[in-house]
Amino acid sequence: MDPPRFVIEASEAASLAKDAGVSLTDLLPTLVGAAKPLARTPISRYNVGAVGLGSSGRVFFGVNVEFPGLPLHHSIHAEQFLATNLALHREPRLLAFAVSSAPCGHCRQFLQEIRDAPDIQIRIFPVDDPDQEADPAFGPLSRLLPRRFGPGDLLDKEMPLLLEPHHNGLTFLTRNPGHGTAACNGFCDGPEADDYDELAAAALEAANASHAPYSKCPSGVAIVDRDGKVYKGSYEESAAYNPSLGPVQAALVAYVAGGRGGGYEGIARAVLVEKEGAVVRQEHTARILLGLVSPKCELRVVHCGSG
Ligand SMILES: O=c1ccn([C@H]2C[C@H](O)[C@@H](CO)O2)c(=O)[nH]1
Ligand SMILES: [Zn+2]
Repeated sequence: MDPPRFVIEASEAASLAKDAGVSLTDLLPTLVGAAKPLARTPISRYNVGAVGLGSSGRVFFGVNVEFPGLPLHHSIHAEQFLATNLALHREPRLLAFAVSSAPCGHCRQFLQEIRDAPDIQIRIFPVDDPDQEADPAFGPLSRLLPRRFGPGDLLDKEMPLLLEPHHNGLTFLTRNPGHGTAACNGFCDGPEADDYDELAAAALEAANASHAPYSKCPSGVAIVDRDGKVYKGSYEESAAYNPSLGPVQAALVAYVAGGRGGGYEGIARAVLVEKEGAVVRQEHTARILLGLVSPKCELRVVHCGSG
């Protein structure tokens, strides 16, 4: 069976729109029904599908993902998945999205991390749910969150926002250069060392792309599946703190969006990269989350410095 698809290339999206006789934006609601079944909702069985258009003309899917055994606030909302999917594919702008349920307050807030968030066009388009009313047309996010609190309240205007390039300048601490591997901060070697080196390099890349302007504690996770495919996730902060998305969740978005559609037991190993002595640390939460979703996955934590 083909793996589920979470990105539609620009040329294919254009031809789908042409065939349907609609604009690219009006194509989005027609795809919500395809996104919704891809959600992973073992707790609620309430699937949410979001389908967004990026400035490159590509179309992205987002779904909600829940983790049994963990408190609800670890869940990934469909809109967060969508924004993370864009970030993963280096899509600089989210122009519009259609979504199967009204975006909750937490998602309206999370989306504020995107440049010109108030102008993102949204259409609530419930499918298979006669109790919910569809919006007749797209309307701006500012209609759903009029008096916003956002990055502008805390940051200079020049600071990069969520989908913009980040270069956090993190490097490994080489306490013992010339011996062992970066993944162990130079303190381990052995047959697996090279595997972890590659994974640590991917996690460092993710940490360098992390959006963490509020705590200045960027982090990244790289996971590898049993086929050797690597998935990267960058920590994404919200100006309102609580809607932030952790680096393990971001890596799981990459795994769900880019994998074969299998369970998390397919994850073999993981590396978390974060700053040494960071005031916001991911390690404990990452161990709990990964330990629960994929008990056999080994997680290593590598500390780095900046500058
Ligand atoms: O804006 C929203 C609101 C809810 N959900 C998800 C979270 C949870 O998995 C389920 C029930 O709240 O729906 C979203 O994905 N987006
Ligand atoms: Zn939400």
